Amino acid sequence: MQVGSRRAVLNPVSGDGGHADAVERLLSARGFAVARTEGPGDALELGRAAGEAGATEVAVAGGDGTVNEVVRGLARADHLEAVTLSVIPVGTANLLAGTIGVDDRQQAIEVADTGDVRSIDVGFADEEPFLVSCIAGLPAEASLAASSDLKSRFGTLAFLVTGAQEAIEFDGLDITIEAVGEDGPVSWSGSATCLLVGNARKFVERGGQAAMEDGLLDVAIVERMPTGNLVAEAIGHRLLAADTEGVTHVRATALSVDGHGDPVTFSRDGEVAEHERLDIRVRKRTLDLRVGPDYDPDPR
Ligand SMILES: Nc1ncnc2c1ncn2[C@@H]1O[C@H](COP(=O)(O)OP(=O)(O)OP(=O)(O)O)[C@@H](O)[C@H]1O
Repeated sequence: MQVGSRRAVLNPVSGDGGHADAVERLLSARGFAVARTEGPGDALELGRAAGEAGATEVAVAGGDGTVNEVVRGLARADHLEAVTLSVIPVGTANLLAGTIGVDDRQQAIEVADTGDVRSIDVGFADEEPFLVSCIAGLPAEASLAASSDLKSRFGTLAFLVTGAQEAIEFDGLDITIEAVGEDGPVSWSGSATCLLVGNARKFVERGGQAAMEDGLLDVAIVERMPTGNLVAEAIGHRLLAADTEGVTHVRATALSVDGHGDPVTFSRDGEVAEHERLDIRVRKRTLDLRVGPDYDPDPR
């Protein structure tokens, strides 16, 4: 271990806060130089600075939003492929950490220090990286609508609550999708309730962790449906079956999404932005990530 090439980015207000001093102490004891964020965008700059300084290891103590910022910063410094990343889950939902078998803070510190390193795929939406998922449509609108107060009180449940509320007003995405599927090209055109593109997470079959080292994105396109439909409920519970009517499922290396001139709201690991057209692709085994003992390299 090279002390000095280990850096940590700590968001002191992720989740319910209160973790900062303890986590900083534990990371410092393992040779990480810890920097705290002071507001939105700081984690991106700290990630970029770590990349530009040539850090070999970067630990992120935060939620998915903080991880996303750090990964974007590392990408901007062109350092994604040269770093080993680890995650200390102190956020609200911690989807990435939960997906790679990192469950609690104490264990996460051990994993950040000496955990197994796997080289995982990284998704890119235009040039912006994502690790967990890039979604459009109802869930993205819902995450926009979930107030931070609601989110801090109910966590991911806020998604379900606001998702149900949004369903009343959401009138579908008019989109065309061209995907480079594992078995050939796939085209889809029509009105969709949502588009779910998973890298670390899959949305069909049993849900849960997707294969993160196969160079494929797990794409589910859900046709627009009347509100109150059971499928809408299933999306909320991430329980889509592979053969659910109205759901197109494809594993793809790339896809383009065209909103025919209308802006489409996308959520990249929780970071929300509008695009009239978006190109999504995956770069196989691009980022070294420390994973927990339950991480499954091939969950299919
Ligand atoms: N010192 C700070 N004060 C206020 N906000 C901050 C500070 N540092 C970072 N932020 C912002 O805090 C927000 C929430 O961060 P994060 O995603 O880590 O936590 P979370 O929302 O609790 O967890 P999750 O995304 O896993 O649900 C981010 O948008 C980030 O920009």
